Amino acid sequence: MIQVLFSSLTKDWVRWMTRDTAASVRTRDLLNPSKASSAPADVATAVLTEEEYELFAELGRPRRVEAGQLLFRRGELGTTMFVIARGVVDLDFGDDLVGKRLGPSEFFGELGLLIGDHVRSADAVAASDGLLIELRHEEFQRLVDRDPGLVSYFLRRAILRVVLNEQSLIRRLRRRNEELQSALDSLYAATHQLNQTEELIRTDELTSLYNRRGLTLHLQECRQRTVPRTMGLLLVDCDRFKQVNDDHGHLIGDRVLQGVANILRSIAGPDDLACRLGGDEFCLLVVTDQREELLRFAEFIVATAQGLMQMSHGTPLMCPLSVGACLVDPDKDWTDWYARADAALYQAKRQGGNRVQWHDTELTSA
Ligand SMILES: Nc1nc2c(ncn2[C@@H]2O[C@H](COP(=O)(O)OP(=O)(O)OP(=O)(O)O)[C@@H](O)[C@H]2O)c(=O)[nH]1
Repeated sequence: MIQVLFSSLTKDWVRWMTRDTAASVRTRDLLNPSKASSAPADVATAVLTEEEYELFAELGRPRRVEAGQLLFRRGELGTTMFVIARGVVDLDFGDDLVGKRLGPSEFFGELGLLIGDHVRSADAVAASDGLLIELRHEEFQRLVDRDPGLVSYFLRRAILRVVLNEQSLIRRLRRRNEELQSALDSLYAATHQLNQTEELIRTDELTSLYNRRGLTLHLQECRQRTVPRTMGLLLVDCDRFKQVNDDHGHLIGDRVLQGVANILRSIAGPDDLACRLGGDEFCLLVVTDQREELLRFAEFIVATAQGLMQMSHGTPLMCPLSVGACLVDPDKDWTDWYARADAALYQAKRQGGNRVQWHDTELTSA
């Protein structure tokens, strides 16, 4: 419809720009706007020129409004536009979009009139008592008949204003998009940092195995699983490790501890957990219900340590290891598991170390 109007009206455009408007009917005395302007209107604003105002006021329907009165709601279909003669009207576009306050000679709702059954994009509420000029299709048709040049100019501005509003909305959305993207990036970075921090809290600094806190958290997570898994525990302790420190210094001692960690890491499956409990004491929790499998793991640890010791020339790469081994009862807690493995480890040490001891019930009751 706008295009049809344009094609029929553009001829009148230039004529209108130079015409004499003295013949316009002066209903302005009745409606008395304070802002109507005879200067060429700024396309970005919704202010009518003086000539437009006079014609709209003559052909439109005056409508009194009271402060707080709702003129239309966002989402409603509208077919009329309004010009403010007196008072102010607030437009609320919802969400966090900036609202607008319009005053005398400003118009709103024009898309309802021009497109017909257009969905209102804002709530329009009278912010004060006032007087509006309402234009429906019939009145607008009369406007076109009366002064097509003026209507053409008005339409051109109305369309430009819609385009400008749309462009500014696109710019705002782009900005918002960028803000959201950067907020998302910060969130990713914070999450990454948090994960790293959590990882650090769980990790032993020297060996990068789990530390005691990591073990506790792991056990808590295991308990939250609906189906508890049968596990075996290997408690691993260096034999005469103090001697390594005393004879070769603390740094060499550190390297030996890292070597023990590497052995445990090399045999731990994805569901197993290798941990440095503290000092020269380690453990390996293995998901298994097979004593033989657990014993194979334990023997491998001891044998690998022996192999590394034989490869050492002068500076030790490793020291002998003792291992206490047991299957653990998923219904009991860490203290019980540790007590059983520790009893076995104690026996291994008593027998001279460098060996594996399986936990027998008598060991704990003894
Ligand atoms: N290099 C080094 N030494 C540590 C570290 N943590 C603890 N130690 C030392 O490890 C040694 C452990 O000594 P003990 O508990 O007597 O153990 P051990 O000498 O292996 O004696 P047994 O277990 O009875 O064979 C102590 O001398 C601690 O100072 C560490 O992070 N690095």
